[in-house]
Amino acid sequence: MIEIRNLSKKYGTFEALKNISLDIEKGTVFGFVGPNGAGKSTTMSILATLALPTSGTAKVGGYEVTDYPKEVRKRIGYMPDFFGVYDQLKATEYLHFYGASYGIPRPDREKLIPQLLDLVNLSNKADSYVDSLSRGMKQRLCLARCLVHDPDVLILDEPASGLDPRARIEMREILKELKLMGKTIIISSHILPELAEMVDEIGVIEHGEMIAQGKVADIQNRLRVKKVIHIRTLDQENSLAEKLRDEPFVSSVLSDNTGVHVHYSGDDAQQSELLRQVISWGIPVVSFQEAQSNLEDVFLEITKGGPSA
Ligand SMILES: Nc1ncnc2c1ncn2[C@@H]1O[C@H](COP(=O)(O)OP(=O)(O)OP(=O)(O)O)[C@@H](O)[C@H]1O
Repeated sequence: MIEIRNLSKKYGTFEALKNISLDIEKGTVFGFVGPNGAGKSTTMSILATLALPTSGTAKVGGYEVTDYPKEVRKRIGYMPDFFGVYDQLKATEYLHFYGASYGIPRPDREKLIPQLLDLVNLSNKADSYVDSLSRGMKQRLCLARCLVHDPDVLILDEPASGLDPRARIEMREILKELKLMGKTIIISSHILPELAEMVDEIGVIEHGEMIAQGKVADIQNRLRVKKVIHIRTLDQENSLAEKLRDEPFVSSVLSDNTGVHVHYSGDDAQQSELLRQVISWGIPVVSFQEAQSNLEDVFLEITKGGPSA
């Protein structure tokens, strides 16, 4: 659905994007992550046909963004990181305005707008003025605005920025629904855990370069980001910790009153072998569990740190 090849963008002599390539399949939720100034917004605005690349190509649904901008616009809903809302309008009027801009006839809009407001949990604000809405509500209204023409692709630039935890959860739930509807979603953030639960794949960009791309688990494996395995036993933590230190792929072992924490770089097959080994030592295992994968660890491992120039 999205195909980017050797895309570069210069602002004067400054290279904001350096030869990036990227493929996103239909129905994928793709998390675009990188520190401030890495080039996420630049990439997204090129995809949204609002900025021109210096070289390279970007296609949405098979249409090249510079050659067929109108075709691309029909297929995308774009939510920029800074958006203006028209303060003098009520939520419903705001959506009518955008719906009319896309040429949707009024009778169709009358049916569509209540459905959109329902989707973004704003039905009770239909007649409220836009400027009376909270930041989270405005963000959700903007998302509804992106959906008026039922686009296949959603390009969302930091949709959860500045939201409190509850508002973020609401945004996340809406995105899950959109994924179920078959939308292809590209969503940026510099806060990785924010994306953890909703993305299928990530691309990590730093200083205008794509430095890692793929399924979160694959990237973790490829970069050999160590897992932490937590093991509880019937009071044999100390002897277990002692034995584990000599096992392959174990880099460190900590033991405390909650159990044994093993920093481990083996793959799944090797991990299952480790469990078999522990049981063969006659240690009564109560639980053997991988600590939840942490996108933050991946991010710190692959970016060198610090904001881009
Ligand atoms: N119109 C412009 N003129 C000159 N430089 C620009 C322009 N727009 C962006 N840049 C520069 O290009 C680089 C990439 O910016 P971009 O906004 O794409 O980053 P980003 O990853 O979206 O960052 P953030 O998370 O802070 O939004 C930055 O160094 C920025 O200062």
